[in-house]
Amino acid sequence: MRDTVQNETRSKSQILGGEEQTNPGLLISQAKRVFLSGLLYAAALSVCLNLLQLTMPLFMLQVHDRVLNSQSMDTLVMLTILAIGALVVLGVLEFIRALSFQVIGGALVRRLNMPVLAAAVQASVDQGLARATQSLRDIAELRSFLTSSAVTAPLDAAWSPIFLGALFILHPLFGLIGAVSAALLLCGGLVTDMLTRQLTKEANQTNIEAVSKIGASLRHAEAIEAMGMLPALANRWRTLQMQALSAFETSGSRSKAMSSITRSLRYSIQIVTLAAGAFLVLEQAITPGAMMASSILVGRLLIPFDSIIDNWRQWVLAIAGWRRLEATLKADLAIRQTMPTPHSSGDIVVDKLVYAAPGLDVPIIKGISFSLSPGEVLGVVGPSAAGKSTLARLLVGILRPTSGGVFLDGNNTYLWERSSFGQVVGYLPQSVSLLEGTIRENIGRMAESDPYKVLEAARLADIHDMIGRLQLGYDTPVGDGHLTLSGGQRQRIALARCLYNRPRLIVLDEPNANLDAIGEQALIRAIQHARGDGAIVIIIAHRPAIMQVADKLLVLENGRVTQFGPRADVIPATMPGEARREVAAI
Ligand SMILES: Nc1ncnc2c1ncn2[C@@H]1O[C@H](COP(=O)(O)OP(=O)(O)OP(=O)(O)O)[C@@H](O)[C@H]1O
Repeated sequence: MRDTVQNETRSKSQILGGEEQTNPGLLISQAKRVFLSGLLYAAALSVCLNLLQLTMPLFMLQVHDRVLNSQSMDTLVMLTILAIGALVVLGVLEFIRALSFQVIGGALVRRLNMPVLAAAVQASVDQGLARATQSLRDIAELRSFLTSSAVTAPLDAAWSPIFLGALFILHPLFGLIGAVSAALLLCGGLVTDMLTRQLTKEANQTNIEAVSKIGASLRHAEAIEAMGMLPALANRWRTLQMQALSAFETSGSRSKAMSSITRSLRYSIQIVTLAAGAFLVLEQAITPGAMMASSILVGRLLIPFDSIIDNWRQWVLAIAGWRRLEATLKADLAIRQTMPTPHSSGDIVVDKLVYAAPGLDVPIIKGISFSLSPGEVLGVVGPSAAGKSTLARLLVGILRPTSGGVFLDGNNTYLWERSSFGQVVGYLPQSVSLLEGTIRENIGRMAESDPYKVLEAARLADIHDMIGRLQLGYDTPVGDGHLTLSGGQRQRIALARCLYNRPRLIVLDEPNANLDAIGEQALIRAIQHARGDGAIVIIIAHRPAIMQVADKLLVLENGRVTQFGPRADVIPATMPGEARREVAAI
């Protein structure tokens, strides 16, 4: 049953493993459960940790008030052993708490890595690279947040009443000093936040924009160098940087001023506590031990309030990052089948295919239907912006059809589980992109490849000899950072990658754009071989020479098929516009 994509049940990508790992809803709720159970566990540990923090003040109190008065060495030894024991337990529990979040962070990242990567690839196809890289950054930041002290800070802050209570027990004046001090530090944090938040946000945003704009431009370094665009580029960079820098400087100086004030305030609080303690001792309201203990207790009470705003900001950023990840996972995952589709050769049927880019009302592809049988070669021609590359992307299931669909041997190419689809399909995109790796890895599609199949694909693309002449042969590194190969050589390696494992459906988008006459002849031989092998080959090309190998031609104009049929019939037919000139040249 060939139904439209909208009517298909949402399903999941198999590369991600079992059901619980592939259903985004399930995955997200599992991740939340893992985090919340970790938080509960840490909260339980925090009770013990904060109670154990009372060791020092209690020890002080006992040594001053009991040991010094009684002069009992036994009591001193006992107290010392007990205090050291409690502090060792404290250290162990702190380590366990920190480790538990590290384990949770690792587990979450391991579980989310593949689904997020798959979703990021999908997001990159639909919405550009920025969204995809943001998702990968978010997952790295989530992990670093989970291993930071900010994650447990609210748990410690929640137990600060323990210290406040202890201060009140020692003397109500200490309790009052503690409460007022905590409130003052909290106000200081809020004021700092008010003075710097907007500026820091703007500065960060401007900085991210500047880096991504200039970073994207740097990919075209050759054009920049050749056409002397560096000064203009530097000017843009400077302007963007200046905006970010001035905002950073203002917010930086404000927060430094506030942190100096807060530091002085903290020291003053310690002095006030000691002074109040001394006063109470003179008044014989408390013992000297209580004075020492109160000073330690006030210091401990204020620790969470000191960095409360910083920690709160980190929580806000982590929650925002998590929400973005959730949106990416929900939007982009779970749209493929999980069951690998067994390979079998059959017709390709394009059925009332319509595609409108996200956010656009006017479709780029406007109801295309045609079919091809194994062993047929189709040439797609048409003027620029007719929708040829968009059609190619729809054929190989990169883009989601708005309605209608593409079916290979009855299976929807968009919903097809990707790993098994990759074994049936070869695609050469218009802009050739080799991945970071060696020639062997690229031809073998970056997996553990069969060396015989790599050789076979290289021979079919007629590049085996060329590779043999390279110093490192098949181990030559390629990718965006390497300029070892010419445009034509790169295109032919990409062709070999496309032909790897003898795919049943081959889609070539401008495969001869960078080829010389010899390269073009090799390409024609490769296409003929694939046809002889029973593959369906679809070629999109402006240069007409390659079309001599086509059995059928399809003329695309403004997203519609204006001609489709055997090459011999289509060429002499009357065709309007630019397409006539292109086909007439064949
Ligand atoms: N994601 C998108 N969002 C908006 N418009 C798009 C998108 N993708 C393609 N288009 C538009 O669709 C039209 C067809 O583009 P396409 O790349 O398919 O044309 P083409 O026939 O391959 O052109 P050429 O022969 O110049 O490569 C163009 O006007 C293009 O701007």
